[in-house]
Amino acid sequence: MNCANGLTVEQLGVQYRMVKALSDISCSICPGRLTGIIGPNGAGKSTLIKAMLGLIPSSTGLITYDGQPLTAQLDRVAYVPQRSQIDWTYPATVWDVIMMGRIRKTGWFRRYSTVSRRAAAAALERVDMAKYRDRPIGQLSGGQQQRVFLAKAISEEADVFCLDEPLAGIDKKTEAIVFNILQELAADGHTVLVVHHDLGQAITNFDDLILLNRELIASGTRKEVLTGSNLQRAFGGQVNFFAG
Ligand SMILES: Nc1ncnc2c1ncn2[C@@H]1O[C@H](COP(=O)(O)OP(=O)(O)OP(=O)(O)O)[C@@H](O)[C@H]1O
Repeated sequence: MNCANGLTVEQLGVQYRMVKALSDISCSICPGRLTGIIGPNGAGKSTLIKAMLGLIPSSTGLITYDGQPLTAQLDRVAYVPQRSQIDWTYPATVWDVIMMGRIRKTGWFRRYSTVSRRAAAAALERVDMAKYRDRPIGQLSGGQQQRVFLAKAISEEADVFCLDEPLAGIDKKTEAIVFNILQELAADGHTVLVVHHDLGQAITNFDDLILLNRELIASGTRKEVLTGSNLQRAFGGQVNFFAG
């Protein structure tokens, strides 16, 4: 798949000290589409997102967005890391977290503008978490915490959204809310890339998929990628997946 103004990954390779995590990954992620990264445990899904954003060094490759290197325009990207990478004991309220999403627009050590407060409040409303705004984040359920970080990403008013397993360990109601918002963001023309861990019915929410197992197995529309032979190559053995 090719798209003129989207994200393009060309021949990306990542090597941790002893582990070759990714080699020769080339794919495109198009605006206006909800794109999932799938693959078995240890396939390099998180590594792909982190390397794209320059959070870890890559040994080869070039990542561009809208024709320019992505790392030169990270102010256009909102990133939500895996929940295990967030310190949930940090003494911050829901509102504090959402307002952190406005720092790029406001600047450090400056007062938040009315525009910033409105954007943050709207983001919180959008994930249906307004009534929890003064609650410490450590006192929320897993699904509520994910919604807060999604709201923080929305408040950043980015063009590109990269979320690492935002649906891990959340209930069906929250999953529906989160997918709804991700689909709206895509429909608004944003580029939305999500690491996703299971092949159940929720996979049908994605328009496009990138299937990895340290190398690229397939990328394209959901139907193109979710074939028995692609999944066999990625996961090995017999794989149950939702083909709908
Ligand atoms: N900081 C690191 N140092 C060394 N090896 C690492 C590091 N981070 C990841 N790895 C290794 O790189 C490989 C890919 O890891 P990664 O976390 O990207 O996979 P993943 O597909 O996101 O896995 P999961 O589904 O289990 O979250 C794994 O073998 C992992 O052990």
